Amino acid sequence: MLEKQHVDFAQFMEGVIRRNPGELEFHQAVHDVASDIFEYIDDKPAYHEAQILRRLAEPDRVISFRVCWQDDQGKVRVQRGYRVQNNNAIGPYKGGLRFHKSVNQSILKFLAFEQTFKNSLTGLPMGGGKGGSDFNPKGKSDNEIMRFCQSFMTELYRHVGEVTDVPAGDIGVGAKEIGYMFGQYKRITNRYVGVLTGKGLSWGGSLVRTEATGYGLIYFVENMLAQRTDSISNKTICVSGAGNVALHAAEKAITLGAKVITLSDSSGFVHDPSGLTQSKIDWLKQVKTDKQVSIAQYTEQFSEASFHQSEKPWHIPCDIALPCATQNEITQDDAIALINNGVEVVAEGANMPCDTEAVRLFRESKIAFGPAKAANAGGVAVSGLEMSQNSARMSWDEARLHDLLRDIMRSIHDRCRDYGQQQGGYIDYAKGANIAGFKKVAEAMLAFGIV
Ligand SMILES: NC(=O)C1=CN([C@@H]2O[C@H](COP(=O)(O)OP(=O)(O)OC[C@H]3O[C@@H](n4cnc5c(N)ncnc54)[C@H](OP(=O)(O)O)[C@@H]3O)[C@@H](O)[C@H]2O)C=CC1
Ligand SMILES: O=C(O)CCC(=O)C(=O)O
Repeated sequence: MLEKQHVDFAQFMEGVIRRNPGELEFHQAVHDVASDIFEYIDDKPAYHEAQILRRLAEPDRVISFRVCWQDDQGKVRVQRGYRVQNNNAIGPYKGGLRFHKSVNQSILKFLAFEQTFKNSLTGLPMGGGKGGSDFNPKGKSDNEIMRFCQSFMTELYRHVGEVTDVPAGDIGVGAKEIGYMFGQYKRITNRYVGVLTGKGLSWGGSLVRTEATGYGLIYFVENMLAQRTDSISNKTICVSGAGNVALHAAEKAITLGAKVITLSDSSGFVHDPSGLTQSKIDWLKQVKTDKQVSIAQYTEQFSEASFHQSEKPWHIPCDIALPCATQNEITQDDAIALINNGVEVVAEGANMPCDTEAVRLFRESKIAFGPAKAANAGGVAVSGLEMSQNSARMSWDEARLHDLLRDIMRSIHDRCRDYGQQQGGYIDYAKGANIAGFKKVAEAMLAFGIV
């Protein structure tokens, strides 16, 4: 039986690689989910007959388009825009837009695929999608960013809608960019609807959305630790990234009594052995809104810290590691360093920040490992709540939204635990998340027949 499974999985992956040549990130994401799902569906022939996994690994639609805009010197610039609509079996496509020079079809296909399972785990009715552009916001003026966002939405508007596909932010896309895109959608369509989430509070946004991914990550970690009759208080934490997810994760962690000693960006990392404080985080929130500023400036402001150019923080000893920057930032060597230094918990704030080898090492070493699709689902969960508020034409108060976020993260944790329970007591959260996320989407797909 094991041999049969192995052959089936290998054949499946050969097909994925053949049909999506060169899309390494997409191969990786499909591999990491399918390796758990093949085992789960081995005794469920209906899933095999209906080719559910094959269908999930073939996006419903990949839309790619030209985005022309004019820079401040009057020069015409040409970018490529995308929206990958992976699966809408359980609700409208939902997922962020990334503006970064590294964006390509493979990265957006992996993100849209992952988003499908993540959104399912939230328990809310949202399908999976992702989009973006190779537009690099660094060094661009506000006017240039506005012109780019307007041009991007001038094509995207025909593919999205409040019951069709609801994008939001991701790397390089925050409230400012969402504002420019929402304004352009409204201007073209003359409709005032919740077509985007992460909106400003005065024009349909939700309280707690800005903080939700980072705070949700810490709630997930708290649940993992409680499962081991432990708590986050007095833990030493290494965080990577210095953007929305990283800074809010650091903020919530220190509020709960942990010590956060690193942050990073694309220039390197800072090590602050005395630990971050709220005022240091507030300073960072201020300066990092300027996309040009390097994290190196932290050491000019706070002399107890050191800057390590072009390095990652993973060889600094810590109890908890929270990668919150980008994909594949923890490799095999980084994982070995973390394990040798006694890390207890690794939880992914970014999407797929640990590569396949690193995840394998964490699971083999019985490290509590929180996969992105579960651990960082708080952001999209509050986006789902923003959609509900927009539909009801209401705004909920902060306390209610914080409670809902905490409840959703606990419920995600518990489902991952239940499906990930291993002999000997280890909880394989990655496996649990893959199975629990898959099950709901697969049941809906089976109900719809062959479509
Ligand atoms: N925002 C959200 O609600 C959610 C985000 N995520 C994921 O979290 C991660 C971070 O997103 P978010 O905080 O929103 O993005 P931001 O744009 O706010 O911040 C991104 C941070 O990561 C750093 N970074 C980006 N690319 C690289 C790279 N190639 N190498 C090193 N550092 C890099 C940036 O450095 P620099 O400033 O130098 O560019 C910056 O510090 C992404 O993986 C995203 O998909 C997941 C769920 C929801
Ligand atoms: O809030 C959203 O819809 C986007 C969240 C997102 O892109 C993600 O979870 O990776």
